Amino acid sequence: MGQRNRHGGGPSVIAPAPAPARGGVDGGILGPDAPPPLVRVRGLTFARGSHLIFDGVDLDIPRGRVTAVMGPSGTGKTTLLNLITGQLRPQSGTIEVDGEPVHRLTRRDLFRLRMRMGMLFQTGALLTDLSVFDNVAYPLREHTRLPESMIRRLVLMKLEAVGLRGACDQMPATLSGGMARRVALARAVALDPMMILYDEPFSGQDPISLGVLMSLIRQLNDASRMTSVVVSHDVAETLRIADYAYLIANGRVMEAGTADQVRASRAAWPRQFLQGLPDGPARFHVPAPDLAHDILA
Ligand SMILES: Nc1ncnc2c1ncn2[C@@H]1O[C@H](COP(=O)(O)OP(=O)(O)OP(=O)(O)O)[C@@H](O)[C@H]1O
Repeated sequence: MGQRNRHGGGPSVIAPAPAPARGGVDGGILGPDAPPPLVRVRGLTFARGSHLIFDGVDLDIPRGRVTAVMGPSGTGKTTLLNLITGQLRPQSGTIEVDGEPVHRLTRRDLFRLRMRMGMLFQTGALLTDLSVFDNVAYPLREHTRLPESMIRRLVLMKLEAVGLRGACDQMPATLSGGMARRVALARAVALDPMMILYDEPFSGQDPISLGVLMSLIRQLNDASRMTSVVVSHDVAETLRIADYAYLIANGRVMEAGTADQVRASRAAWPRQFLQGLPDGPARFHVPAPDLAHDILA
């Protein structure tokens, strides 16, 4: 696909085709003896109008592990999460979650599957009229018929896990940004999901809050044997807690493998992205005629 600009009319800073990614095709980043992945994406193509966002992407999310999905802004990371949860449907290709073809499920089956996925978005999106306790209790009250005494125990356990049992009576407006995100995390795991999808969980956090969130994501994943997908720009932090990582750009997987393999990648585009270099395969200068030609014209 080379130099084509996939962002329909945007600046042509798209990289030339790099070396093929290590994973993402026919079995993806997992070895042949590994258990089937929880999420298996094959040949995913998705466009918005003339803007091709995914161009035949293959990708596996291993069970019980933390997988990072990283890439430049606007590359389609949030779109990928929306495709995995069935909020968007691909133009072609398949997306299976726990063996179920998300893109072909009925509304009812999709709803049932989504109940097994927790989501944490950048904003946290707490319900401002409800206390911390009631925010975490909300999915339990909406989606289960558990007695209130059981709900109370579960909520307090989830809040304890994120260190905020002592804040259960506070209202969201009284919380710091980091605390609000931890409450949202407790709410996201209230129904003990098989998988949790994090969209930019660290954005706007101070270093302490970021460190707390990082270790919570790892701890919750390991303690509950969940599967976690972390979409983030925070490369170093995210790679530190991830078992596996994908770098996506230009409609496809640029690099994939264990976090260590991705970190050690020698390919030009991953190196530029991971090291935050201003120039490289993704060019700083939008292609233009020679400067002297323009100035003297
Ligand atoms: N509802 C929409 N309608 C049209 N285009 C959209 C819509 N939502 C997203 N896009 C476009 O799709 C592309 C991918 O968006 P997406 O939000 O998935 O990227 P991202 O990698 O998550 O970006 P960021 O890192 O900035 O959050 C972007 O070019 C965006 O402008």
